[in-house]
Amino acid sequence: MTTPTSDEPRDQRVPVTVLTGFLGSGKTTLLNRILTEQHGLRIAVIENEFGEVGVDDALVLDSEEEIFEMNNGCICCTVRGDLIRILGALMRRREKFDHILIETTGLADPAPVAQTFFMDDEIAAQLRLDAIVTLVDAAHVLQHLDEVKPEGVENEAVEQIAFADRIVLNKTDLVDESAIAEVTDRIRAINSSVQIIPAQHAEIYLPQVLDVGAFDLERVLAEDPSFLTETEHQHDTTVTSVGIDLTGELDEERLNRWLGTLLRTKGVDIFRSKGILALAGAPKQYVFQGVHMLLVGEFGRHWHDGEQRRNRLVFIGRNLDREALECGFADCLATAGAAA
Ligand SMILES: Nc1nc2c(ncn2[C@@H]2O[C@H](COP(=O)(O)OP(=O)(O)OP(=O)(O)O)[C@@H](O)[C@H]2O)c(=O)[nH]1
Repeated sequence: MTTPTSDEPRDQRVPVTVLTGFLGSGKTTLLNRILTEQHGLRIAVIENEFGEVGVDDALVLDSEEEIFEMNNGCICCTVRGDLIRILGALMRRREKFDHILIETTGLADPAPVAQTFFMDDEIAAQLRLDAIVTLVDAAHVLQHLDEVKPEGVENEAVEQIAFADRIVLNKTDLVDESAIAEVTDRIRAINSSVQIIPAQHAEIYLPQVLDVGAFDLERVLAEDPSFLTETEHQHDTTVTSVGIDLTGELDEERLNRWLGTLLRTKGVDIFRSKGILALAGAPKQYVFQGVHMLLVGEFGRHWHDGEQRRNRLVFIGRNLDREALECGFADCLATAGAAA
């Protein structure tokens, strides 16, 4: 943690951490760690999720902290006004927390989010951007760094690394030493001075990322002189999402077959998938998480008495075939099996 020297007045502004990183890199995993570990800080969280059907609210662990969701667009463009409003509302309850954490979508450019803390006088007077912390998925990042984008469209994975004050090089369990060295070299080529923290399941010593006073406006301006004045940026609109919200219970075997085949055959284009599902006969919700072809599933909380069995899932990626996804999933319903 940063400690002021005796002749330096302590900055009374509330520190803000911006948590960013490509789809599936481990942001929510780190957020859950921050919300559950004992660090003595009361943290207000602002969460922005990409995807037609929100499931992250159910993936963030219950905690005492205040959590605000912004799910009607991307934090770095359309909802920046909302961000300013939420920050304003938080400042009116300043005594309730010590730190603010903003989790961006996996497709966000962190620069416009960072700008917010310098462009708006009222916010700049009360809040201090402490650090941009970027999660990097050691197993999948190269493929996103290497993507060729259309003219004028930025590569989010590159931007997220370029603006990082700390990088959590996550998922090192999925790759060998040489791959870690290669990813580290690529990170250094984009951001030579950034501190890189290797991790598995975002297990890091939290004082390495919280209240570190690492955001350096001068460094950013040296690399990007238009940082404070740039208002236009273009997203890659070829990345879209398909959300499915369907009531009913699923036949587990058919679901496994469908999802397994889907990710095996389309996993290059399906960057991220996640869902909260109702398996026939299961007393608990089933939570699945996919990052490209890697898929993990586990049981979550119990269904409440009388709660409607409902399935919410989202796919994010390129060339998504909405109809095929909807039909394929509907065919996994236990009742679809009975009718067949
Ligand atoms: N093998 C492995 N899996 C991990 C690690 N960290 C996170 N995961 C898994 O990767 C998946 C995605 O993690 P999240 O924390 O949800 O990623 P995210 O960045 O919040 O994802 P989006 O918000 O959807 O972009 C989950 O299934 C995690 O359990 C890790 O170090 N190793």
